Amino acid sequence: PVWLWGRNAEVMAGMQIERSCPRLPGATLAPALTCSSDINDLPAEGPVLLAVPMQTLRAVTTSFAAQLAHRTLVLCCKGIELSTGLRPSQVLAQTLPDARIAVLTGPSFAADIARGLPTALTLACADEGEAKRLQQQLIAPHLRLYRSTDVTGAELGGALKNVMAIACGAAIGAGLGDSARAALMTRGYAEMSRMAAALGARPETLAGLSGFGDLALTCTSEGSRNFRLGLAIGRGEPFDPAVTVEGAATARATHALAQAEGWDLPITAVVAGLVDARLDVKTAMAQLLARPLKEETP
Ligand SMILES: NC(=O)C1=CN([C@@H]2O[C@H](COP(=O)(O)OP(=O)(O)OC[C@H]3O[C@@H](n4cnc5c(N)ncnc54)[C@H](OP(=O)(O)O)[C@@H]3O)[C@@H](O)[C@H]2O)C=CC1
Ligand SMILES: O=C(CO)COP(=O)(O)O
Repeated sequence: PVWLWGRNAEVMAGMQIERSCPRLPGATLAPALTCSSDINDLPAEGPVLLAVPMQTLRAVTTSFAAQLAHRTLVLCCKGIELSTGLRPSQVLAQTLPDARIAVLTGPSFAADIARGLPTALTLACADEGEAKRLQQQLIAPHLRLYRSTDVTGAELGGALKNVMAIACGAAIGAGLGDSARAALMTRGYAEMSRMAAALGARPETLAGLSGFGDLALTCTSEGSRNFRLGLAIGRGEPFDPAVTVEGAATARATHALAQAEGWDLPITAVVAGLVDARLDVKTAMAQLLARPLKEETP
């Protein structure tokens, strides 16, 4: 049995009766799923998956501290908190210090999973025993999970690929071509790897599903909201501000961190400029191409 909480009572009651979800048109909810807007319906046992946008994680986990403390929490959000520069697990360490924390991340559009399409993800938890238990509990016939103990690497891959997806979308939207996108993906991956290494992540984590895998998906598919924001920027078109686009705040947060730490993250810097409309795509590309020549290193 799976229990799904959402804040909108009307929407959750409708989902429970209709067995469908407004955010996943065409998907039929499994009989084992119960939808509710009352957090006190949460069963006392079992892991809780937290799937809210990154910038709301602190408020949500603070509001429900009584119900979530001491539990196993699986973070599904991909981003960095703008006000603090913290990763999701670091926010939880502050709001719910007694919780056991895991991270579920990697290349997966919710719509694909809902349709039962094959998907492989990373399940990261510092406690390997807990990771093994969660791996067994969360797999499904079409969902394969790989285990990792590198929470930092898994979180950073998922957060930083969104920034690169905005860059790639902007390049495609501005008509700069697939070669430019390939360059941005490759040098974006180098940038992600540099930052992750500086923060203690293992290089092989970035090379896995949570880093390279999700970068490949998000930089090449219009199913990605981050890529679509980039497309809109590149085309000079408006974009609905109500859509969750994690890479925008993460670009700002990462750029601020890079400036404070003296890290060289040129693509992140131009994406921060693009989302804040301080830069246009032509100037951003000119800035990247005019950088001093160097050896090709990560
Ligand atoms: N969608 C996807 O394919 C994937 C998403 N993710 C990650 O999951 C996270 C969530 O994304 P996604 O579900 O797509 O985002 P959506 O914007 O589609 O949905 C966000 C959900 O969070 C709820 N929510 C927002 N703010 C609050 C709040 N303050 N308190 C309680 N509930 C809140 C919304 O409620 P309401 O409906 O009432 O607004 C909504 O149900 C992101 O970090 C994203 O990167 C990761 C992999 C795939
Ligand atoms: O993280 C995702 C795919 O793995 C979802 O991407 P978007 O948030 O860009 O839609």
